[in-house]
Amino acid sequence: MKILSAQQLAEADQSTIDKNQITSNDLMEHIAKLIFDRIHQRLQGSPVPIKIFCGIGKNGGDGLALSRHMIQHGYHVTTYVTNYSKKRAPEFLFHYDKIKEVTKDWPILLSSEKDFPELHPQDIIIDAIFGTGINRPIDGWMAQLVHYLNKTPAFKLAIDMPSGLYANNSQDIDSPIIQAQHTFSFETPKLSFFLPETGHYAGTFEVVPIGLDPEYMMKAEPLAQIISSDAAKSMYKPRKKFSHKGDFGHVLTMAGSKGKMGAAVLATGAAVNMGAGKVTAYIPEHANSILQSSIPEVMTISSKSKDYITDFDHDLKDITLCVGPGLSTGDDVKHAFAKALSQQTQPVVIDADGLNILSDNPEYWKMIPNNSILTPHDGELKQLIGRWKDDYDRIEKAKNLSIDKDVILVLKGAHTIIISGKNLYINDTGNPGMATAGSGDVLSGMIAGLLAQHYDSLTAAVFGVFIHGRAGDIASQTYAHEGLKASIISNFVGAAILDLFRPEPQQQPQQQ
Ligand SMILES: NC(=O)C1=CN([C@@H]2O[C@H](COP(=O)(O)OP(=O)(O)OC[C@H]3O[C@@H](n4cnc5c(N)ncnc54)[C@H](O)[C@@H]3O)[C@@H](O)[C@H]2O)[C@@H](O)CC1
Ligand SMILES: [K+]
Repeated sequence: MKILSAQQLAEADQSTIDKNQITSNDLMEHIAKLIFDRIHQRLQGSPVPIKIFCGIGKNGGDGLALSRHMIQHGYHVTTYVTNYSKKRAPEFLFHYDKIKEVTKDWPILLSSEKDFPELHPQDIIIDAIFGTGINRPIDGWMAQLVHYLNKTPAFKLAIDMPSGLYANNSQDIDSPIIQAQHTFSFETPKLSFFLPETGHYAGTFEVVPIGLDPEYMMKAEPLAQIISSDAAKSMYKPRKKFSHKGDFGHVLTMAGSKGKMGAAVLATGAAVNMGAGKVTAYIPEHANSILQSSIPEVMTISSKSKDYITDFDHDLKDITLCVGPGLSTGDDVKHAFAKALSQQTQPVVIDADGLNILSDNPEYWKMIPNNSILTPHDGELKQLIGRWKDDYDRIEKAKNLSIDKDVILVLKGAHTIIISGKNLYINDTGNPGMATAGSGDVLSGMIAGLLAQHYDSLTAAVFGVFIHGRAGDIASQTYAHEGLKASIISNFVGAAILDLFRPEPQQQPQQQ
């Protein structure tokens, strides 16, 4: 699914209006009905007090049209208008006027703090103050209103966006922003919903398809794409009946050091679980029995040194290298790392200490084959690209690195972002239980397993990240977030692949 900018969404609105020969008011009416249906389906006519706060732009128009539908269906609605300027949008005025068709109670105008209504924990607050039109921080008494609404424990539902949040631009995150529990986002989610500094403001969010011009949507160059289950399914390569292990490649994991042999076990095991035909672990000598007894499917070769990988003298032809988990960063290790890389001509996966070595020795960059995949967490990323100002700056800097070095970056996080040049892919699988030691080692082994099976680099990164998250989601249904650990995520890779082909659950019929 594409993520578009606020400006593109406004263009898509206009294109929809033009092509369908409807008015902006008609489109708003259509959207309000869609939103009403979703709320009505949940509330089923409950007499709960509903307080709708409307701005004076089009987001406010959405709020007013929704308010009218709710009043018409007997809900206990009070409508407030934030009367902070005379510049009211025509759509706002149209729907403001229409409210009188269903009630004698004119919306209550708020013009200062003394007008703020009393709120109760059992209220439902609907935020239709600002949407994608926000272009500066909310200030004055409107800022006090946002703080006032945020203070109440009442459930807050945002229309299109939580007011104050920018859809896709840098902003001062100390400025007032509604903290919603749930957001109905029109047509696509917004980029800010997926970023660590701002994502929480939207709460859980639900994309409401509002029927925007399909031609515009198809042609629009997205800011980013969410990896959907359908997209992941289309990436999967089914196996042919007469295939043999040679068809599925050979991964060499170069990983582990004293006290961190587990990282080697996890990355290596994940390459096996992801389906690589053969997997060899290149490890410190002392890790040999650990690897052999933990994963019988794996072959091992050991470094001359007992506790560290300090040398490299192997032929890497037709082998996919996954280097870094638990490797450590000493001088000898670093030379072994460089020697392995210097032999490689096909894409490699570099993680953890491999990335640390690379940041400390930028001269190694020239040895990295094009389309290699780097999987940094934020600490490792900071060493690679320097400090960032905010989430958008982080993405820009990472894009520049990806373009400059011709590599794919996997920025790990709650929503892992895969960056390939200027293209962004955002993952929507996974859960906080996966924030656990070794989870990243598993991911790098999985991606190497896919590369070995001839997935191209971008697909290996995108599909690997999706399956990793889905494996964690399925496993968490048995182990809870707390009980999830890296080896369990790895063991659920097969379940995550099967899940791609599970029939979609039947939609519940909509209540009228
Ligand atoms: N026909 C259309 O164009 C449609 C618009 N839609 C709605 O329209 C919204 C966007 O509407 P608008 O562009 O009118 O913008 P908003 O309703 O988000 O904001 C209203 C206006 O407030 C002003 N403003 C921005 N920041 C401010 C601040 N900090 N303090 C005070 N004033 C500020 C701006 O001039 C802005 O145009 C979407 O989020 C969506 O809810 C949807 O109904 C879809 C159809
Ligand atoms: K809003």
